[in-house]
Amino acid sequence: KPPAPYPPGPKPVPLLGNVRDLTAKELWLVAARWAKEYGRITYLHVFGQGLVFLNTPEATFELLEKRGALYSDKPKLVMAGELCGCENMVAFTPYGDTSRRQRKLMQTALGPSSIKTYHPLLELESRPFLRRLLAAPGEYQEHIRRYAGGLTLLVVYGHQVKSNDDAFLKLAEECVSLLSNRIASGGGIWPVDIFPSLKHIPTWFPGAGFKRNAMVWKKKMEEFVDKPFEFVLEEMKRGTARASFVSMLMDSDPKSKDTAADAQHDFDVRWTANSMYSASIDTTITVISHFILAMVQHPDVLERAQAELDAVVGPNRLPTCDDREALPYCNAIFTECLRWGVPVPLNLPHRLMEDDIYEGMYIPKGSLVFGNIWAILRDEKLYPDPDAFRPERFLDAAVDEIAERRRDPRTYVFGFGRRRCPGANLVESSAWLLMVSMLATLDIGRAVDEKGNEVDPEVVFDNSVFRTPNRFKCSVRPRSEQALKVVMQEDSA
Ligand code: HEM
Repeated sequence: KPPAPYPPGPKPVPLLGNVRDLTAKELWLVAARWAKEYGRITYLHVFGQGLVFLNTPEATFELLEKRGALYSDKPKLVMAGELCGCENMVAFTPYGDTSRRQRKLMQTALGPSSIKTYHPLLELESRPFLRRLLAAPGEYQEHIRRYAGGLTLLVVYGHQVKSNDDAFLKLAEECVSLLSNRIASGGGIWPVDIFPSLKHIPTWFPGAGFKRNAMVWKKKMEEFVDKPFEFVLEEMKRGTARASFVSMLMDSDPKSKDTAADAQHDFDVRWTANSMYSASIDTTITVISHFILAMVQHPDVLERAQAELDAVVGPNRLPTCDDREALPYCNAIFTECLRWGVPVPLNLPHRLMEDDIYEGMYIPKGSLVFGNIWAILRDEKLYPDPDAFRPERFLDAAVDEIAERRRDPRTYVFGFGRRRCPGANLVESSAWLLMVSMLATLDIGRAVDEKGNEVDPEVVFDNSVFRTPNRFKCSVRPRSEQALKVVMQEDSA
């Protein structure tokens, strides 16, 4: 008998639980309806597995942050983790020594002071991105993918991508696609995760296709983890390695390579580096796609931002990270893109490590706990007219620091507590810079059909974890002759 009532939620059926209440796509829309009906917390179960949705800032702070020691574990996914070999990726590691070591390494590389050292690299990548976008605007998602991938390879491994045929870029793209579209599609839950004994069936057995696939995918994922890492070690031996996350951390103790501690360090750096790559691609594509969509739908916002950039930056150069303070309206657009876009609407699940009681309600050990970021960022009390894209809402200062933290979408969009996204500072510079570089030089608007009529973008979301709009039609042109000149300048390419 539970020690207190479970939190409220839709009524389960015997044995199956709430399996019929869940949807494979846009589950956040359903979860937002539950939030309206049941309040700050919703509880469901599927075959006895508890699922908890935290629907208010207070509930997420209390459980995922204040009680972080209990709420920072990750579900053990047999298919993605054990069979496909992803168990050491940061987002999958159980809470404990390994995850603490991994996060410490990332804090060193991605903390606010380190990010400043990457600014020149970011600035170097903006111009080639703009050129590729102008050459083929319809393929904007591929250009963002290439930008985010190239940037991460540079920052993490010191490897500069020179063409789309780059071997590391291709390997990384293949593996990130494998991870998001096959291994972790549908939230990464496979029948073998619900019935772990299925992992023992022989590979030749009918229905064991998942095991045969897993063997192939695991090999590919291992290649993805090892190859770029070995490349940096080789470059370091030759004395030609560029400064990067891996070279910096592998250089710190080059002597005693055979000790257990060094082997551990090597392992941690190898997997952490790879996790940073995997985690940065879909998220960046999502945020920048929302920005483009917002500009297509709101020409008045684009115009106002361009006027601000003209006054501060002028027509003869691209904006840099140093311009940020002087661009309040552009900054408000960026903040509103994070809020309106909600890139990861239900966060990534945390696993509760012990039974817990929250405001008189019982949450059983092992429950998967979702921060309902979507419901929070669409809450009309926090953000009046929440579906509208309105950067102005962030122009006035909030009444005090607590209110500021509560309304800043960054408090939610990067997740919570001890698993909060370690890439948040990098995104703050890289995605911001890409956005203002586009605003400064491009006119982004509705596409025109064969008859010369403007067409509205068709907005479809069909991913289960990220809220990435499917590719939509838009038009991207240089703002002026001078803007084109700035984009085509050779020196920084
Ligand atoms: C706009 C872009 C991004 C968004 C919205 C985003 C959002 C998130 C969210 C919601 C989580 C889950 C946090 C939780 O479980 O509470 C996460 C985890 C993570 N993110 Fe990001 N992220 C972005 C970009 C990046 C980048 C650029 C990197 C690396 C350079 C990165 C690295 C990671 C890693 C390694 C984790 C796993 C952390 C852990 O489980 O301990 N992310 N991110």
